[in-house]
Amino acid sequence: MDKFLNDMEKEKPIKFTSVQLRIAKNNFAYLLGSGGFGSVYKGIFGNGDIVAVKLLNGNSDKRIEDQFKAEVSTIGRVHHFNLVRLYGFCFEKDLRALVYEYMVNGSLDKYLFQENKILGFEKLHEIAVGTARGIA
Ligand SMILES: Nc1ncnc2c1ncn2[C@@H]1O[C@H](COP(=O)(O)OP(=O)(O)OP(=O)(O)O)[C@@H](O)[C@H]1O
Repeated sequence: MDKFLNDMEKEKPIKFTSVQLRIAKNNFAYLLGSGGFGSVYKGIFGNGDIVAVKLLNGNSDKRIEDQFKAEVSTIGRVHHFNLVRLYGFCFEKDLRALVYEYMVNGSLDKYLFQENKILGFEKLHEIAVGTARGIA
């Protein structure tokens, strides 16, 4: 794991300390949402940068470690307008976290799967093409 983290650090994502993240996230006060791997909090760094910090559940869980590696080694190295940026990570004993660009409008699935389907064909087409460009 140490070698992996050192290699990844050279690829640009920043290696944050738990202290830096606790300050940025105001001690995890603003919850944005939760997913299968943990809870996501809004944080603001001293320079004004706003981030979304995903705290990974189950520190010693192999599944979490695999998810962490997959995320850092893929979107941590890819910069594309249609892909959320992974600014960095924290991999300390008491805190495993991923630090993302903050998306002011939240998750796309909120719009895709809403009850009153207000997205028309044109917009859905635009989203499909944009997604394909992002993952191509
Ligand atoms: N970069 C971000 N900016 C703003 N809000 C975010 C960001 N990432 C996640 N969120 C919020 O946190 C919620 C949970 O995100 P998360 O990625 O953990 O869940 P998910 O999309 O269901 O993924 P998973 O497949 O890992 O369960 C999202 O629905 C969204 O509201």
